[in-house]
Amino acid sequence: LKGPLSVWKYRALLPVSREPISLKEGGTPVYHIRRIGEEIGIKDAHVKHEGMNPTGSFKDRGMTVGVTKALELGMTSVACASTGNTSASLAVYGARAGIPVIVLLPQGKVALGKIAQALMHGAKVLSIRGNFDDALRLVREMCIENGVYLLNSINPYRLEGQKTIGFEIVDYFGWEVPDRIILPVGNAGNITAITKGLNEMKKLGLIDRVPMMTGIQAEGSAPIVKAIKSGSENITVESKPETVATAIRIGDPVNAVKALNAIRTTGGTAETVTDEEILAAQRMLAVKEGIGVEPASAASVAGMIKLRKMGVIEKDERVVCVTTGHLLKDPETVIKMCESPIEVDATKEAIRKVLGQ
Ligand SMILES: Cc1ncc(COP(=O)(O)O)c(/C=C/C(=O)C(=O)O)c1O
Repeated sequence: LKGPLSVWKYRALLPVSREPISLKEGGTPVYHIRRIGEEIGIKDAHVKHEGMNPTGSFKDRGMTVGVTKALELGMTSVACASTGNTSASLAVYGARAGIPVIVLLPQGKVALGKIAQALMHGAKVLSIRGNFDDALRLVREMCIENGVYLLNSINPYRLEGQKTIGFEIVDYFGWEVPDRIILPVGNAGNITAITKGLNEMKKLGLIDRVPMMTGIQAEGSAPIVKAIKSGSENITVESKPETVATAIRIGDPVNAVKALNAIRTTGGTAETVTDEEILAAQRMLAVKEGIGVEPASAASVAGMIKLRKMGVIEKDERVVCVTTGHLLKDPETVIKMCESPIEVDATKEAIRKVLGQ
């Protein structure tokens, strides 16, 4: 075997025939979050940490397949709109493939680490005077007019790569598949993709049921949750989505209909959490479990805590929270939220004084 297996371990279930553009993405760890579980009364709570991918988010799974497909189709350049992680991942996989990358970001609303990745890996980075939804509308028109391959999650090959999260969860838990999978929802590609992967595992007879798919959104940016709660077939677009979790600050999710279907057909649900609850969960994961995630990712754990309190999640449920991005993606939010380092003189006395020794 050429090194650790990646998403391409599942090659037989991926619609690509040429040699993959791969950075050994996938194969992310599942961590039992014992302390948090005890605190909220769920003994079988786990985190699948997608921040451990090559660019620090689950997007790498979609991009390894999407960029490989671009080459297979003879495309010569790729583009996306992004709240940050998609652009970071596309920049990396485009560089790996040796083709030019164009990314459109909503001005002033993208975490520092993600911009650093897109810039350093050589993408043409445009800062749009508007929000993500404006950027997505523009990049879709641009790709059609200029023959550039669009790699937002409207592109089905992105979802094909990301469905491997479902495959890995089945590989890890086997027949005793989790009762519930909780994840943050923005453009709603990931919840759609994971559900597809789990349905394929069921069709192959590897599991006899699909976990309840549970989507979490920020209170200020929750079109999917509102549609689930009102029972409607479609979402109402939010024109001014706002949340500290900038990765999921999306008012017009392109995969809305598929996501509503994924939640309803699996007996799942959708719930909102406040920015405060998101930041508290981010801190709790870091301090109590040693797991560092960016704010949007922590929404899944904040959602688990809230749904447990509401009695929606039973105490003996096996729950997996997908944490979608690494802490380092958004250092500014962390610095803002944490106390500053304590300044001391360079003497042992000064340090002893501060440490109260
Ligand atoms: C850390 C993190 N957590 C969750 C989501 C939501 O996933 P989807 O519901 O599949 O969109 C995103 C999405 C980011 C982008 O949409 C983008 O990068 O353009 C993310 O970066």
